Amino acid sequence: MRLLLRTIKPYKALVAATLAALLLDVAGTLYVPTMLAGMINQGVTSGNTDFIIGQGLKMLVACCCASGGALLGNYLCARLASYVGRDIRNAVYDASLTYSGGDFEEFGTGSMITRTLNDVNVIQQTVMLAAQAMLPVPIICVMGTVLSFRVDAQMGAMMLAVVSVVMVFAVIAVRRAAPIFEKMQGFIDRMNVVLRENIIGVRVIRAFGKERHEEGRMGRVFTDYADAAIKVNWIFAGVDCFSFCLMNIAEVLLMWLGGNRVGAHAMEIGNISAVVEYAMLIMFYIMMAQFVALMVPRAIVCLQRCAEVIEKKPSILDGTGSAPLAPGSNGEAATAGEAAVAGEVTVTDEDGAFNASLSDTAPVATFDHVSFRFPDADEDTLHDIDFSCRRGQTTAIIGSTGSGKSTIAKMLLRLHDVTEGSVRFSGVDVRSMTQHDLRERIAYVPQKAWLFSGTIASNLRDGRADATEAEMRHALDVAQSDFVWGLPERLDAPVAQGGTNFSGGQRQRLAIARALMKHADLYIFDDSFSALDFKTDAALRRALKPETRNAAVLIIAQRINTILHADQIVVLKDGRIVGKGTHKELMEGCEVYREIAESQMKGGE
Ligand SMILES: Nc1ncnc2c1ncn2[C@@H]1O[C@H](COP(=O)(O)OP(=O)(O)OP(=O)(O)O)[C@@H](O)[C@H]1O
Repeated sequence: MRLLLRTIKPYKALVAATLAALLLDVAGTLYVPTMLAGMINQGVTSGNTDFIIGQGLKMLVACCCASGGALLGNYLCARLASYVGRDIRNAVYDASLTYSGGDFEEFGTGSMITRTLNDVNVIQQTVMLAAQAMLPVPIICVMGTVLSFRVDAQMGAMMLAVVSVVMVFAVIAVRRAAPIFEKMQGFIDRMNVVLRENIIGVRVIRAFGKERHEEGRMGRVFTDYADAAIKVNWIFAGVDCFSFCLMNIAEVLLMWLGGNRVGAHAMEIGNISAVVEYAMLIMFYIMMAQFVALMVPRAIVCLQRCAEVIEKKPSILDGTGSAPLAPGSNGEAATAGEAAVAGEVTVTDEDGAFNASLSDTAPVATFDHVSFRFPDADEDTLHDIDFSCRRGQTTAIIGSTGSGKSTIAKMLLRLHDVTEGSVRFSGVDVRSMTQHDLRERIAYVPQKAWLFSGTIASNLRDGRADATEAEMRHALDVAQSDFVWGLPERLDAPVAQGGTNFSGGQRQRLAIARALMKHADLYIFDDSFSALDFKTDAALRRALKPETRNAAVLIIAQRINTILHADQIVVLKDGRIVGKGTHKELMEGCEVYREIAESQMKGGE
């Protein structure tokens, strides 16, 4: 609830205007039966046509005011609800952007989507309906009851009794439905997870003939949700039936009592219609509020779920420092001519002041005795990792599956923080830099080349927003993406979500071109050449050399061919470095490396 109040706070004026409009609606609605009673009592019984017309006109004005109030109130409610929905959705999304990989996994992708879309929708709808249907209820109950007592105390008492029964019934129904609604939100999470898995993994499901099994899994999830929804609908239907039944009973009772009172000359005949109208109005509003009240527990659950995301403290927080800049780095155009290719280069900080002096082989990224453990793991994934990626040099990491290669890349990007030791960027601990500053200076090609829906050009501009066409062409040429020139739309060729309309190798090359758009201090290629044939792999690495000579390059690979000429090769086994050196040195002194090399050269496993 704190989240809702916090979100509504900036819209105080809108809330006040909404309340005023709804009040006008209620006042107009309640005024009509009072005038009707007067019309019958004084006009109809005495045949005073002028009075009847006068009252009729007043009733028309009251109706117009009530309708205007209702119209304006509903419009303002919808506006308020959409602002609340928008602000909570933005807050959830903004919070999720600050999360590390581990933070995100705590919720899971399916749940994050449900929270951002479905949960916020439920909150938005409930805010709108609650403002429309629940806010007027206390006003109409109090005013209606007071007016009924003013007409006739006995009639007022009977109306109060009937209204009390309806209210008690409404509270019972809401309390029974609330836990079912809570469960339903969990079922929506599960449906999201299973659906995502089925849609993304549809080819695997077909390839393994698992359609029946998956159908069963989906069926169970859908059935759970449907069962819960049916239970809630039963309650709704019961509430509906009972409330209408009560309304009719109330009308009969009030008519009966009113008739007796009129017969006993204790009350005028027009007052019967006024009290019946008040009772009907009150019960109608309670019924409407009751349906909305059934949604409130669900909305509260949704609010809690959104608040969990918004209020979660990210495990990776920004530092305040920044690492020294090298000429041509951090967004400045770095041409081969600009690059200092030999000896010492002087680096300056953002104010242009002298900062440090880095040689062309100065470490850009350093792992200083780093150990790392995933939050949910029992043991370290990386143990005592110690190496540097130097400017102007290519460092390669090789190792068996699961040895921790990608984890090293993610630690450089600060998607995870070290458990022990430190990762330094240009000599500065990455924990004391802002994440934005750090990532601005790294170009990363992930293991799974992911492209965004749009065009080839829009994807390349993700690397650098102001890239010219010539720069994009150059990056594509370096990345050996000649296939782009064979497409009818060339740079404007459409890209499907994830880049699924391109082959694995094409996707990898486009992802490499996107990374090259950025003039970075460190280029990380995480198994980014694996889908390329040997010839393209070699041509690409040759073309990359002059592009990256003012930067450090880190290549993670499974194929020896890809890393053969690296200045330094780091061999990983079970998260530990078991060898470090050039290909030649490792062939002589590192058994693990030799085994990998020999198995690939023989074409073995
Ligand atoms: N989010 C995670 N939570 C827990 N353990 C993880 C997580 N991600 C990876 N691991 C574990 O960390 C280890 C290293 O994973 P990593 O992806 O770095 O290996 P890799 O060497 O890049 O493997 P591959 O060559 O298959 O890509 C693996 O044993 C993996 O199971």
